[in-house]
Amino acid sequence: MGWVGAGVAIATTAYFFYRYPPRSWAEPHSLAPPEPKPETPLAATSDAPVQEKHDSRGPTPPIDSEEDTQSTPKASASSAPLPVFAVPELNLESEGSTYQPATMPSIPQPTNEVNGQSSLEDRRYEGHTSSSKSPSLAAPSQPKQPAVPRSTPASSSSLMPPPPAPRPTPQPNRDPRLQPPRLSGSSLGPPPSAAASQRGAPMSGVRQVNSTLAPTPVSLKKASKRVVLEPGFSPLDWAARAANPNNQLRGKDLPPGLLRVTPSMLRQQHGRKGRDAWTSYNGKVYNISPYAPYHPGGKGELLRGAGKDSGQLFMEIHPWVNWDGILGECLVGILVSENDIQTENALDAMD
Ligand code: HEM
Repeated sequence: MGWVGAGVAIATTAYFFYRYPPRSWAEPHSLAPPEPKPETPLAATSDAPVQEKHDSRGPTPPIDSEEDTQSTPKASASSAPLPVFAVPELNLESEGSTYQPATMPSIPQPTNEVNGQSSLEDRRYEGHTSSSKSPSLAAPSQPKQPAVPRSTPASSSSLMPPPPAPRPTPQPNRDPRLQPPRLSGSSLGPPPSAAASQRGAPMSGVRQVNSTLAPTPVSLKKASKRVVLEPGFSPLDWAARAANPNNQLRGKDLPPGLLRVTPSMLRQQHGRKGRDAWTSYNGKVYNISPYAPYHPGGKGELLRGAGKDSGQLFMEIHPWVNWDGILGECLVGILVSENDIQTENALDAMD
């Protein structure tokens, strides 16, 4: 009977406390689920959703601990850059897949970021102003979404820069690197072009070489005018013949000493009909017939000046040739005017 009475008394007291519980008991009962919130306003709001989210998933306790440790600095200094960097890395690891950031980053992340930030800011503001009871109950369900987007945007932002950065850098680097070898190859091209220029064909690619080679073809043209001399008529043979005074290079049947030759007399020595060819140069008259077979430019070229002055032709073709040195022994006389001859004849008649 005593045990029955004690049980009835306990049941009565229990029913009394259940029916009329003290006010202090009622608060903890409603706050029991969100225990961490009453500690701090901002940190508790941000941490609470993450914990609940992972708790709902339930499989990864270590990740929750890491997020909590990192999320606390991030929540404390949300504007500071350091917490932002820490959060993205952990979230990527927590998600455990690199495919999500690569595919999801651009579109869903910015939307989540805005939503998450706004929701978090609103909740924080509520936490500061309003009491911890009602906001704490509403917060847990919503913060789960913002917590994930925050981590993903930060991670995506950190991941996004790398892809664009490598894209521009490799392209310009690769292009210039590939171009120099091409230029070097093109630079290797000139040798063949130079060979082509040596062949004499004017190429548009090698203008400088052509310009430099331009004079050479002119000289070749002059050389082309050179004739093949008969054996025994080389310049050395002429020098040997000119050195012998007995050869009478001035001409046969001429009086000793220099003659006074008028232009009319000169014209009569044209080199045809058995007559020697005379020409004048710098006021002196030369018999060029003995030199004709020795002339490198040919007999015909030399006789172009027969019976007249050859100074202009000579200077146009080979001004460097020593005329007197070659035809010194062929000197006939000096060129005088017709009036001078008439006065001399008149003076001779007076005598
Ligand atoms: C009407 C007068 C003359 C004409 C048209 C004439 C024309 C030529 C021509 C076309 C050549 C070949 C061109 C060349 O080798 O580059 C030549 C070469 C030559 N002529 Fe004449 N010539 C004339 C008078 C003379 C006279 C009077 C002499 C001697 C005093 C002379 C001595 C030479 C010599 C030495 C060469 C060789 C030049 C060389 O190898 O560079 N020429 N001449």
